Amino acid sequence: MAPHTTTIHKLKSEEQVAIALAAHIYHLSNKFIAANGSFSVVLSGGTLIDTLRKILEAPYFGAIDWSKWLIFFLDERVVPLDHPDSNYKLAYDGFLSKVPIPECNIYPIKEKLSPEEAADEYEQRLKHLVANGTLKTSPTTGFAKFDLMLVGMGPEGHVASLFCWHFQRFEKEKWVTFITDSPKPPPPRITFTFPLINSADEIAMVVTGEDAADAVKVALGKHAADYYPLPVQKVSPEGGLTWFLDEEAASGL
Ligand SMILES: O=C1O[C@H](COP(=O)(O)O)[C@@H](O)[C@H](O)[C@H]1O
Repeated sequence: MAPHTTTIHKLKSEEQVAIALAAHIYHLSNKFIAANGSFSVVLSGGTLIDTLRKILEAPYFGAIDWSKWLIFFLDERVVPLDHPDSNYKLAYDGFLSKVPIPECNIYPIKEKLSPEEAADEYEQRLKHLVANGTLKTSPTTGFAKFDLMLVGMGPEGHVASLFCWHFQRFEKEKWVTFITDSPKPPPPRITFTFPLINSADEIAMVVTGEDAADAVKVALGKHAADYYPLPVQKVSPEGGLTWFLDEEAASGL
């Protein structure tokens, strides 16, 4: 497998990150829809959702073929979908309710399941979508191959719900796993695993704010290899990895 290409955009402000991210997503939406007839997008929760706001504006909003978008969730808190902690609710309120993506193209977790059941159910649904041709497969790994994952990062370097000192980050077989003791509340969550994340065509790492500066320095700084690997350091997609950093997040580089 050819190594991925990494691009780092260091931007002046969070506003500039939002503008650059919208242009990037628009470009990839056109590219993947032209190539495959659809655009599979995986959303993180957290601050990412607000940073998507520029894609809701001209020139992008009216120019995107939203009917071809498929939406998945990189990680999810095991709470009802209308709960304030739900990543689906965050994404719905801040983004999905404002764009004409058909409801049947949006894949939230199933409610009223245990974390383990919810992870298994989501994994089975992804496998079904691969089997019926809705999602591509990585010829290298056999895992689903999403077109674009939009990945945020916690200040201590976690991505999705894959945390330092938690074994889920080492999972090799499962596509989706669960955690019942997330150090960041709420404790019960499901999460994509690294083999699934890294089978993606494109990953955009969207990181803003000074809280993130230390972990960004570990991930991208010149002494990166000297540090114990943070979860974020395992992000390595088959295609392109593009970092969007504001001045504060990049201040340690
Ligand atoms: O708990 C979570 O945290 C991360 C990072 O969130 P942020 O607010 O620091 O941007 C997020 O990417 C993940 O989806 C979420 O469940």
